[in-house]
Amino acid sequence: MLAVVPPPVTVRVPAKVNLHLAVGDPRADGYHDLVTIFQALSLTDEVTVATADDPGVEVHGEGADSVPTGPSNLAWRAVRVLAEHVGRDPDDPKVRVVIRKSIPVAGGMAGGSADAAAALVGLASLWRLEVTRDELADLAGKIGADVPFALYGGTALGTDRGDRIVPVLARHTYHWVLAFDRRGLSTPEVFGELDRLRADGDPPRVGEAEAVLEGLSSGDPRQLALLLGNDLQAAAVSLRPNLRRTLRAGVNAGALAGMVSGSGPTCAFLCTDGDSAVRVAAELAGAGVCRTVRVAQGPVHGARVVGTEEAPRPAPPEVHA
Ligand SMILES: C[C@](O)(CO)[C@H](O)COP(=O)(O)OP(=O)(O)OC[C@H]1O[C@@H](n2ccc(N)nc2=O)[C@H](O)[C@@H]1O
Ligand SMILES: Nc1ncnc2c1ncn2[C@@H]1O[C@H](COP(=O)(O)OP(=O)(O)OP(=O)(O)O)[C@@H](O)[C@H]1O
Repeated sequence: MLAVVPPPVTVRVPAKVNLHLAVGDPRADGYHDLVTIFQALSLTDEVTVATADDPGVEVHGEGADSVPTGPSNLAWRAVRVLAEHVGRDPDDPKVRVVIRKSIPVAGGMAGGSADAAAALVGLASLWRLEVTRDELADLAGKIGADVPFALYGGTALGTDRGDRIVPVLARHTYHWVLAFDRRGLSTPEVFGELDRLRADGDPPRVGEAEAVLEGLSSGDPRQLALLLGNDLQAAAVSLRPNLRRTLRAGVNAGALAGMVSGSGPTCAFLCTDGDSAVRVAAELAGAGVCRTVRVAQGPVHGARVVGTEEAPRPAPPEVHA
């Protein structure tokens, strides 16, 4: 009898921005304790997993040339971790992974982590596994600190390495403009630069996460804008001084506030509403301070199967600088 090959599964997964990112001292394991508030944005990658005799990874779209297709690809690491967990051979998982990227590579928006989370959700469906999202989140934390959040999406508090996730209620939709830089930044280098800045002086630290949580519950973007903060911003700007100009240009264009997203170099600008975001995006693109400008909304849900039949969605609006 012929074995039935299950159809490929496609998962859509969001980028993140950190509304609040408080970084503690370096730990013995090379990580830093974090208190962070994530928000998932409507800038998404799509990852398709399929049963195949020629296993491997293909990458298309935004920054595809700089994404490894070998064992260091984070989606492939997810395949291996899940295969091992369910007793399949991680060296021969008989899976092909196709990644269509819109999230900037090494941009501080957790694009690689998103692809790993998508691969976990896609394979759980392809292999018809009885696993809960919390079980997947435990596996996700083994792949990288940002991977668990991409499973949940929404708005959430992250503690420990940023991988312990508690959802936060945020019903209001926020409108963002994202400015992609010409080159990426390495996350460990940015954490290292913060340690160096702190050894030399005392760069300002963000306040308490509670104020941001209250700001979120108000639903007023003007109030939230006053509370956004990122301890890694000083380090990212120190490594990439041109970001100062980008941040200034976004605020001059009418954004309520601008910040470096995570470890950078992408800058995220919070706007009053959707119309304002489109105006800010157009003006920022004209200022010539960055490579590409996009608008996005948040929060959106985490990694989700979009099925096998659905036609490809048009990419979110893009304005070339
Ligand atoms: C900056 C953030 O994007 C904020 O959400 C994350 O903290 C980064 O998470 P990530 O890229 O998934 O990080 P991982 O791939 O797990 O770790 C890469 C490197 O970043 C540094 N790292 C990451 C997370 C953390 N809490 N402390 C760290 O010091 C470490 O040098 C680590 O070796
Ligand atoms: N699927 C993937 N997509 C993008 N980068 C990947 C992927 N797999 C591995 N990488 C490698 O990981 C590095 C970091 O990529 P990523 O796009 O996740 O950075 P990031 O958004 O700054 O991450 P974070 O915000 O989680 O710190 C890249 O330079 C790339 O070499």
